[in-house]
Amino acid sequence: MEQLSFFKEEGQTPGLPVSLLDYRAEFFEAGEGKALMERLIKDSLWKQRVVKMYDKEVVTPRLTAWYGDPEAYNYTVLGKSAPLPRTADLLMIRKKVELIAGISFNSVLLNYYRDGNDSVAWHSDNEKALGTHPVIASVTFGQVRSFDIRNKADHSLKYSIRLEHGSLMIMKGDLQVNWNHRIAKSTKPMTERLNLTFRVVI
Ligand SMILES: O=C(O)CCC(=O)C(=O)O
Ligand SMILES: [Fe+2]
Repeated sequence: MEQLSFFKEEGQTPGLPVSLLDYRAEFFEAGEGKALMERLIKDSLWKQRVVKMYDKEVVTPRLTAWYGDPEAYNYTVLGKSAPLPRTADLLMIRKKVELIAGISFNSVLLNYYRDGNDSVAWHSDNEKALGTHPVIASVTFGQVRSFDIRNKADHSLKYSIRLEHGSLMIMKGDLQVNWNHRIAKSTKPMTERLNLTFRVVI
């Protein structure tokens, strides 16, 4: 069972480690972000994946879509499915993100959280195909949700960051090595949220 968020609901945890996360509010202007969110939700080929957990088949509590260059095929976490060709919106967002991140991304995973019941459980993006210390750029549109991070070895070391509409967060350093992250379910009424994580699949 996934827990509800045990962090403070409002504000960022003070002292977020800058070596792990680079957060920029209002990376996209609110109106442009809203238009992009609406188009991307309408245009993307959404799938609800089934994963095996403790021998049981579980449907992921969110919708996903996978876009990128054909060589990103190697991304096993998505069942080695070939990424779809990116749309003009995805290419435009990628270009803007790459100027800040300073690297080129060959793929993007879209997560669509329909309401507060949708979530992603504790995990790290540490698949072989992402390399050892991946830089992953995360763009958020829509409902503000808490992004929790927790040290793998010491669960009392934890932070929470509110990912706001139009924000950019770059995950880097040893975030995927020594930390897990999640978007917890919420009991508060929540509207839809779209998250894009730009990745380099090698
Ligand atoms: O929705 C988010 O902000 C995070 C998504 C995530 O962690 C992932 O797709 O690996
Ligand atoms: Fe992740």
